[in-house]
Amino acid sequence: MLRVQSSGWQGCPVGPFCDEMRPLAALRNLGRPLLVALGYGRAEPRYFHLQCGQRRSGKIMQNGSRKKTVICIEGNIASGKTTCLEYFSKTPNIEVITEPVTQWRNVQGHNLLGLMYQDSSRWGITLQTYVQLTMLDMHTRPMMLPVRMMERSILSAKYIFVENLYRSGKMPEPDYVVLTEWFDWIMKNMTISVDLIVYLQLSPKTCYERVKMRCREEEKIIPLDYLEAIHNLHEEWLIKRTRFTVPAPVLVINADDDLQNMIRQYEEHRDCILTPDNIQRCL
Ligand SMILES: Nc1ncnc2c1ncn2[C@@H]1O[C@H](COP(=O)(O)OP(=O)(O)O)[C@@H](O)[C@H]1O
Ligand SMILES: O=c1ccn([C@H]2C[C@H](O)[C@@H](COP(=O)(O)O)O2)c(=O)[nH]1
Repeated sequence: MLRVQSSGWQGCPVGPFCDEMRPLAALRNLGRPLLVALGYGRAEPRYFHLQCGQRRSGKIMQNGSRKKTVICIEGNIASGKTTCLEYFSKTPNIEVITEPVTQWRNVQGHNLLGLMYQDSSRWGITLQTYVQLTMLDMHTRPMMLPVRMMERSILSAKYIFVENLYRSGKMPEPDYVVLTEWFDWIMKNMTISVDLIVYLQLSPKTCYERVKMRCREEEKIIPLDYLEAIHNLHEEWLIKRTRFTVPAPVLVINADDDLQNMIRQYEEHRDCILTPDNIQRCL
C-alpha cells in the first residue's frame, strides 16, 4: 500500500551557491540574508529563498545548472531505512548518505548513543546537540550526483527525537529552548533542501521485532512504548500535520511488508521517488 500526502511547502529552491555551503562557510556569511521566515505561529516558520525568489518547480536553476534532488527517508527505528538506501544505492547517479550512527557512537571515544539510552535525562541533550551538528553537515555536504537520498534529516532529529525527550520529561525546558533556538537559526540562515520525504510507515510492534533481530548493543533496552512514542510523533508530523511544518511532498510506503514486497513497492514507485517532480502524477 502506498499513499502520497500533498505538501504544505512554500518553496525553497537551492541557490546556485548552496551546494558549496558548509556550516563554517555559512557562519562567515552571517550578514547575507539567505532565507526569510514567512510567519511564525503555532507551526514552525516556513522559508522562502530570497536570492532567487522562485518556487521549486523548474528543473533549471537561474545560473543554468540543473537542479539537484534531495530525498529524505524517514521512519521509526529499524523501519528499514538503511535497507531502502542500500537498495537504491545500486541505481546510477544517486548518492546515498546514511545516518552517521557510527559517529554518534564514538565522539572522541565517547559513545553518546549508548549514554543516551543508559540515562536519557542526563545525556539526551548531549546526543541531540551532536545529532543536530552531524545532520547539518549531511545536508550541507556538496552534492556530487543529480540525486541524493539521505537517511532521516535535521527535521526529524528535532521534530521526533528532541520532541520526544522534551514531552516525556527527559529534557528540561531550558535545554529544549536552547536547542530549538539553534534549530531555528539553522533553518533561517542555512539552505536545508528537501524535495521529497519517503515515510516508511509500519507498526511499532514490527519495529520492536526488528530492533531485537538487529541486536545493536545500545538498543537492547528499548521498550515497545518508546517505539510507540516515536511512531506517534512521525504520524503527528507527516500524516496529521498538527504541529510541525512538512517541507516537501510525502510518499507513504507500508513498510510492514517482507523484503521481497518492499522491493516490489520500491520498483513500482521508482519514478515518483527519484523524480519528485513526478510526484503530482502519483497523487
Ligand atoms: N522488510 C523487512 N522485513 C524484514 N526485516 C527487515 C525488513 N527491512 C529491514 N529488515 C531488517 O530489520 C533490521 C532493521 O532494518 P534497517 O534497514 O537497519 O532499519 P533502519 O535503518 O530503519 O533502522 C535489519 O536487521 C534489517 O535486515
Ligand atoms: O535524532 C536522533 C536520531 C536517531 N536516534 C537513535 C535512534 C536509533 O537508536 C539510532 C539510529 O536510528 P535508526 O532508526 O536505527 O537508523 O539513533 C536518536 O536517538 N536521535
